[in-house]
Amino acid sequence: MLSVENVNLHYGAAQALRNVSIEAQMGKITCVLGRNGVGKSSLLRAITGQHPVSAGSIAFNGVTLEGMAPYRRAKEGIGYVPQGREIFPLLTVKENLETGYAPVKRADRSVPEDVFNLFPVLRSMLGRRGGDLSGGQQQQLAIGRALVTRPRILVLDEPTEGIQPSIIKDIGRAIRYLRDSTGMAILLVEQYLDFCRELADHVYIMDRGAVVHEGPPETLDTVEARRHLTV
Ligand SMILES: Nc1ncnc2c1ncn2[C@@H]1O[C@H](COP(=O)(O)OP(=O)(O)OP(=O)(O)O)[C@@H](O)[C@H]1O
Repeated sequence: MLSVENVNLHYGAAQALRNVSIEAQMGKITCVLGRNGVGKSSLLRAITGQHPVSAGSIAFNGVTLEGMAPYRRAKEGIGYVPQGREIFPLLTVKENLETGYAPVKRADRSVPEDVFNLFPVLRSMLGRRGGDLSGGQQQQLAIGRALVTRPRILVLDEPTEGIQPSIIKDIGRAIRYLRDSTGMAILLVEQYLDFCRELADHVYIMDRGAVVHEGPPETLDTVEARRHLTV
């Protein structure tokens, strides 16, 4: 399991995370909900090593992550699907997928069949440039690229942002399949309440850099939870 304990994160003098503690269990979907700017992406940057923490600890299956370079965390099994996808527009779909080979052993350097089973459009577009894909297809490519790294936890930053409903459904189905078939942990940050409610096994709500609510998805209907989610 991933365990984040009492983490603080600063950008210069501005504090983006305040004493944040969350857990993401293996074989479960954990969702962190919150409005724009509450610190969701900062939390994922702390977990993946994109930004250093100023206090607290982060461990994955007993291995301490804080202070470890991002590529080493990828080797430890942290797969990251960043906000905005960050695919390479001038590389082909195949080449984008192959950028995920870096942290894996030579023998494992292939695209898992699951990627094409979950997102068949990627197979049919292997020779196309990433930049020619629609936003939804790029999101599928970004998830596929993370799966190429053979993650034991998949960390996704707002995978539904700007995506059409039919592809949101495909992505939800893929996330559920990955949880059930591989037993990996899934950590998802989102603003889209219904998506989380349908998928999550456990939910956290963040507000102004702190966790303000925690519980099973059924608890999202409480007045307390709604107060932190409505704009
Ligand atoms: N590189 C940065 N330098 C300075 N401040 C930043 C930086 N990145 C984020 N922040 C600030 O930190 C706070 C948390 O931002 P963060 O991106 O983590 O929020 P978020 O919940 O992911 O929001 P969004 O949904 O818009 O991505 C915000 O006030 C933001 O302005």
